[in-house]
Amino acid sequence: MSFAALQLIDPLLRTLAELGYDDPTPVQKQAIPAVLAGRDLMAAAQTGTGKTAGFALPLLQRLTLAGAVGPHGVRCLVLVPTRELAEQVYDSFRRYGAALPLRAFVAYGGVPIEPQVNKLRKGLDVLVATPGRLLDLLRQGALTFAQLETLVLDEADRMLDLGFAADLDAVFAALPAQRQTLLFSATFSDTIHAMATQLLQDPVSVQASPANAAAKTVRQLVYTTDKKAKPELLVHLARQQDWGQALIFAKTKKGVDQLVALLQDEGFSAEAIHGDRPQPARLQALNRFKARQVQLLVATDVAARGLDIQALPLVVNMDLPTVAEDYVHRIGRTGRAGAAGAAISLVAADEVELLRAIETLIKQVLPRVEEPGFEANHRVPSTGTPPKAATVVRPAKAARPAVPRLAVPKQAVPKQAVPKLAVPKPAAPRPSAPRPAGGFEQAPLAPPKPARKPRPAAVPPGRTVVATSRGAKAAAKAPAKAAAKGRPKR
Ligand SMILES: Nc1ncnc2c1ncn2[C@@H]1O[C@H](COP(=O)(O)OP(=O)(O)OP(=O)(O)O)[C@@H](O)[C@H]1O
Repeated sequence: MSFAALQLIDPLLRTLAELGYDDPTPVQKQAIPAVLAGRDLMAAAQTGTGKTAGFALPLLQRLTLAGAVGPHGVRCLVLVPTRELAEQVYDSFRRYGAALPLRAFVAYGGVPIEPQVNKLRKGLDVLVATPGRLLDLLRQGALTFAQLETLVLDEADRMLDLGFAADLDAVFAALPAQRQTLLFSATFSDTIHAMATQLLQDPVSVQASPANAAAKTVRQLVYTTDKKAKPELLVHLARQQDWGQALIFAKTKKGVDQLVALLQDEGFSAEAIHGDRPQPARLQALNRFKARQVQLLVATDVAARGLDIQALPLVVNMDLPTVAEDYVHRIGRTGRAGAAGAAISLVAADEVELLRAIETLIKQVLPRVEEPGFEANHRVPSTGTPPKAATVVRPAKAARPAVPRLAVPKQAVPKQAVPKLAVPKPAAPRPSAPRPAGGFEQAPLAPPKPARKPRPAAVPPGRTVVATSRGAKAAAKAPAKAAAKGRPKR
């Protein structure tokens, strides 16, 4: 089935052709007709399968074909849990709607509110927002929902996890009862099912792949080790397996900062994303990573949802997430749009229950392996019978190969950003559609800065270093350098 067969209008078809989208994905095939028909929708599909276009394309078409917006009005509201995802979803609307005369904008916290208030004066066809800032704008009288036609909740369960429930309720209370409501996610918790029952009217249910399933394109592997050995094991694997770019998740903001300090000290180009970093710095780190000017991006779960980093070959879980669903979203940053990806989790004995919860959710026992020299003294208890396909039969210690057991798909990283690693050529970027004058507003994205040499690590003064031996020594040197540089703490 083609996009034309889904009854999309010519400007959208032309843009899709320019973007190189030949055929709709399964979730798009099911969602687009339902959204065009004005139905409410609850859609579950694996990470990286094109859910954004599944709602953006038909909504752009509906907004173009009927209606107009008045001052302070918003016709379509898209709520997302994080600021980075807000930017990305807005960018998708801009790209898909490049040939359409619609007004769109994005609003989130951590940046001045005034420009957002100004943007809302003339009204918007599409507003992508995070719940907290949206509520601030609403309370200031910067916008009205009298003209609202459609509400989209992207990654709604994450918004509830982040404690936005009260904000969401306040937003829902301000919306017209007569509207279209769409709910999209790769995972659906019980709470979200309950919320859907209240919010959706006679919804179409789209299940393009099993809910809560990890993307099939991602090969997964667990390295069992001791907690204190994790930082050193990570550095060892990055070198030995010659990682290209990797997105590394750690549980806490402090853990993220410590790991970045260690990696930078070890000569890697690494940056951090977490909730305590100023928003412009967060966006800049992400944009530099997307532009392949940074090799390793270390993040809390703020980066787990929705982020689309082209051809990212590897996700690493330094710590397992406490919410099992987040594992599915984290590893879904790789293996997107049919590409191959790999996910490595470093697991210590005290994480066995988290591992069990993840394996129960994804209905899969993850293959395990131990790296010579990093074997766990505190054994990680078994969580079940490993599946047949798992290549975890360990050869005798002396005979163990030094090569990785999980092939990480190769990907390009610019030479100057990664002094110590092999550097293949950068892949060609995906074409983007032209943006005619009078079309969508430009996103307030900071332009990516040129690559620079890895700088000395910045570490909060007085921090505890978890690393051992070489890593610990390196990290222990960091506070003095950080103080000298005067970089913000987090
Ligand atoms: N029909 C298509 N043909 C080719 N590429 C597509 C198509 N639809 C979407 N894509 C691309 O696939 C990638 C993943 O899309 P998207 O970010 O919407 O996935 P998602 O399902 O929302 O993922 P997540 O659950 O992680 O949020 C994007 O890079 C997008 O440009």
